[in-house]
Amino acid sequence: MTSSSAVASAASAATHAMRAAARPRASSRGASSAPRRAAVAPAVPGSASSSRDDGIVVRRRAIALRRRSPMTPHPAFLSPFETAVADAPASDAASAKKKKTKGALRLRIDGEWYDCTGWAKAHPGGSLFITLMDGCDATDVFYALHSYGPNGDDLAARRLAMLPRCDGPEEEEEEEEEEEGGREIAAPSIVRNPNHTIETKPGNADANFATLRKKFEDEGWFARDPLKEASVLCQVLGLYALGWFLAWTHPILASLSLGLGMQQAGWLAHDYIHGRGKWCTMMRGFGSLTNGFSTEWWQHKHNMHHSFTNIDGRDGDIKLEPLYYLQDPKVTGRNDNPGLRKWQHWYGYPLYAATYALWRRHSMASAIARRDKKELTLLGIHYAWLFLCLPWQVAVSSVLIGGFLVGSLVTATHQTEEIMFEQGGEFVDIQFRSTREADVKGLEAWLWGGMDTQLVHHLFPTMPRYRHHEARPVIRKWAEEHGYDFRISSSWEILSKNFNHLKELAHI
Ligand code: HEM
Repeated sequence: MTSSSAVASAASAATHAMRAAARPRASSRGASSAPRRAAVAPAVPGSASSSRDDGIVVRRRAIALRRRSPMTPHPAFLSPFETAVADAPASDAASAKKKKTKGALRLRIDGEWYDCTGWAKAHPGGSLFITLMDGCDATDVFYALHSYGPNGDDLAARRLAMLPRCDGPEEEEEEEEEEEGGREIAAPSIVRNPNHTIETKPGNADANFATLRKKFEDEGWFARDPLKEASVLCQVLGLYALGWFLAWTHPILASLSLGLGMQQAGWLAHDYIHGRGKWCTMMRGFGSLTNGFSTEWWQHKHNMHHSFTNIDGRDGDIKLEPLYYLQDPKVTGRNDNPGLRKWQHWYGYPLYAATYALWRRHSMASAIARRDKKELTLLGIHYAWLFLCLPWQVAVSSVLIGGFLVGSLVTATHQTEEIMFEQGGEFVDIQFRSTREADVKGLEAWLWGGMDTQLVHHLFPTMPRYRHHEARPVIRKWAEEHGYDFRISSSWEILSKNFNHLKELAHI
C-alpha cells in the first residue's frame, strides 16, 4: 500500500480543516449525555416555526421537497435549493451563531451539532436517513457512506460544512436543568466484551475509530486502483460473453457461466454503489444493465442495512417474514405462520435462489413508481438482451443460479449474529456485534466476492473490496486493542450456523 494516493491527496483542504477543527471536541464527547430521541422524528415538526430559520425561502422550498418519497432522490442533483446552500458564503451558514433549535432535526458529526431541518428534504440519500438519526451522533455513519475527500470526492463534506450549526439536545437539557435547579443524569454504559467494560454513551462516535479511519485515509486505502478495477470488470464481462456465446449450443454450461457472471456482477455493482468518485458514479447503472436491478431502490435498501445493521424495524434484511422467521414472532410481534415456519430450514437454502427474481421485481416496481427514465431505459436494455438474445430456459436458470449464489452468502453473514431492538447506539459497536468475516481463500474467496470480509466492509463501505483482505489484520489488531470482538469463522461454520438458526426457530 502506497502512502497518500492521488485520490487521497485530492481530499479538500476544507474537509480536513473542518474535521481538524471539530476533532478536539471529541474529548468532550464522553462527558456529554447525548440522549437518544424518539427513533422517528417528524421531518419538519409542526411546532418548528419558519421564522427561526435563517432563510424562510429555503425553508419553504424544503417543505415543497418533502412531498417527494424518501426513496426518491432529488432529480436535479444540484437543485436551486442545494445550489443556494452550496453557494452561501461560509459566514451565512457555517460560521453562523449557534441557534436554539429545539424541535428541529439535529445531527452531531465530529462533535458539532448541525441543524438539518432544511437539508433533510434535499438530502440525496432521502430524508429518512436524516430523520432516523435525529438527535444522534452520525459521525461514523457519515464517514462510512459519504464522499468526504479521501474516497474520491468530497461533495458530502462540503455540504456538511455549509449546514448551520446549532445547540445539541444535551446543551438544551443542561440549560433546562439549570433552570430547574440542577439534576444529574446517570450515563448508561455498554459492555462489548467480558474483558473490557467500556464506558460509553449510546449514540456517541468512537474517537479511537476516527484514528483508525485517518490511518487508512492517509495511507490511500480508499483509492481505486485502475488495474484491479479493470480486472474485476473483465471477469464479469468475460463470464457474460462466454455464457452468451454458449447459450444456443450448450445451455447448461451457458447457464452456469451466466449465473456466476450475474453473481459476480452483483458484487461488483455493490462495490460501485458504495464507492465514491468519478469511476463509481459512472458505473452506478452497472447493476441495472447486468442484473435488472434499480440502483435507487437497491442503494436505499442496502444503505438502511448499513446505517442500522441488524436493528429490527430498520434493517429490512432481517425482516423476512412470511418466508423466513429469524426471530421468535412473540418477540417481534409480527404475524406468525407456524405451518410454514416449521419447514423453513429445509426450504431455506433452495429458496435463496429466488433472491434475484425478487430484487428484479422490486426494482422494476420502484423504477416505474418513480418514473425514472434513465433506470427504465437501462432495465429495458437488460430485459431485451435477457429474453431476445438468450433462450428463455438459459435466462431463467441463470437468474436462479446467480440469485442462489448471492442469497445464500449474503443472508448467512448477518442472520445468526445479534439482532438488536434499540434504535441508535454506537455505529462501530453495532457493526462488530452484527456480522462476522468468513475465513476463505482462493476460488472460494472469489465466489464470496467481498462478502467474506463483511466486517471490514461494514466499517469502511467505501473502501474498494480488493483492499479488504489486507485491511483485515490491521482492523483485527485495532479491535483487540480496543475491546471489540472481531468475529471470523470458516464458511462451513457460517453456513451451518445459519441452517441451525432457521431450524431452531422452526421448532419454537
Ligand atoms: C447532515 C449531514 C449529511 C450530509 C451533508 C449528507 C450529504 C450527502 C450527499 C452529498 C450525498 C450524495 C453522495 C455523496 O456525496 O456521498 C449523500 C448521500 C447519502 N446519504 Fe447523506 N448526508 C448527511 C447525513 C447522512 C446520514 C446521517 C445518513 C445515514 C444515516 C446518510 C445517508 C446517505 C445515503 C444512504 C446516501 C445515498 C448514498 C448513495 O447514493 O449511494 N446521510 N448524503
